Amino acid sequence: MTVRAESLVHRYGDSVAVDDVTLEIPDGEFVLLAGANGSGKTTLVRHFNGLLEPDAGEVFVDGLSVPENPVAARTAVGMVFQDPRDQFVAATVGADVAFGPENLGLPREEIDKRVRDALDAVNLSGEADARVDELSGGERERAAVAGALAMRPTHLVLDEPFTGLDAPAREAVLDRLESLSESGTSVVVVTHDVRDVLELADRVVVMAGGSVVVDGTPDRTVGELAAHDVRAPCRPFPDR
Ligand SMILES: Nc1ncnc2c1ncn2[C@@H]1O[C@H](COP(=O)(O)OP(=O)(O)OP(=O)(O)O)[C@@H](O)[C@H]1O
Repeated sequence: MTVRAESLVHRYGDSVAVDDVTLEIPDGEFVLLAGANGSGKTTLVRHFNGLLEPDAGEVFVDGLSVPENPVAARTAVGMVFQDPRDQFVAATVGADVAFGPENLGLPREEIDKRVRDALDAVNLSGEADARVDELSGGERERAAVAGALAMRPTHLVLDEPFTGLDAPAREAVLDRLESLSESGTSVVVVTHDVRDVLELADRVVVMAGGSVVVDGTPDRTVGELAAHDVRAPCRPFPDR
């Protein structure tokens, strides 16, 4: 199954933020969605779980039209936003991560297991009782990732997930994303800096002015990234 945008257009007033984008992301693919500030990345991914409605074109998740099936889309597509403070709904990390699975009506045992696994995955296992408003920026980001993981989505979208993460935290999140994609979850990481993650990706999609201007494997696209204001590795990219 896939996430698919077909001739998608999104306008804010008179300005076009997503301009006729057609894109398909199969299960298990690890995609970097890159591009300069304002190129339309966030607007595009907000269509994947029905947070925005298309002005033209269509978006499908696992074959279902997103605007017609917003609840199914929100369950299938996990999102971690740029500023996770907006995303917390409970006072403590553990309660916040449990919130989504609780709303799915899962048994307590299953909820507790999901919370434990999700916190482990982002190196926050000791922080279940920590207050979300007392977390550092990096801990907040990881708690938000844990909240998305606990929903076991089939597609996961993370908007600039590495901002404020130190190297061990970034490694922990990256390892988890890699293993998720290997086990069939599609992972879309929105970023304008692909330096640390390029080699992990299956595919790099670059947006400029609302359009997709580059789409290919990391080794084929690395030479084109700088021209689109994407921070790319300066060392030669190894053969794959
Ligand atoms: N809520 C909004 N109202 C009006 N214009 C908006 C809104 N959100 C985004 N835009 C505009 O739409 C365009 C695309 O923005 P978007 O946030 O999708 O780009 P982005 O590539 O994610 O940028 P960044 O890397 O800065 O997050 C920009 O010109 C932006 O100013």
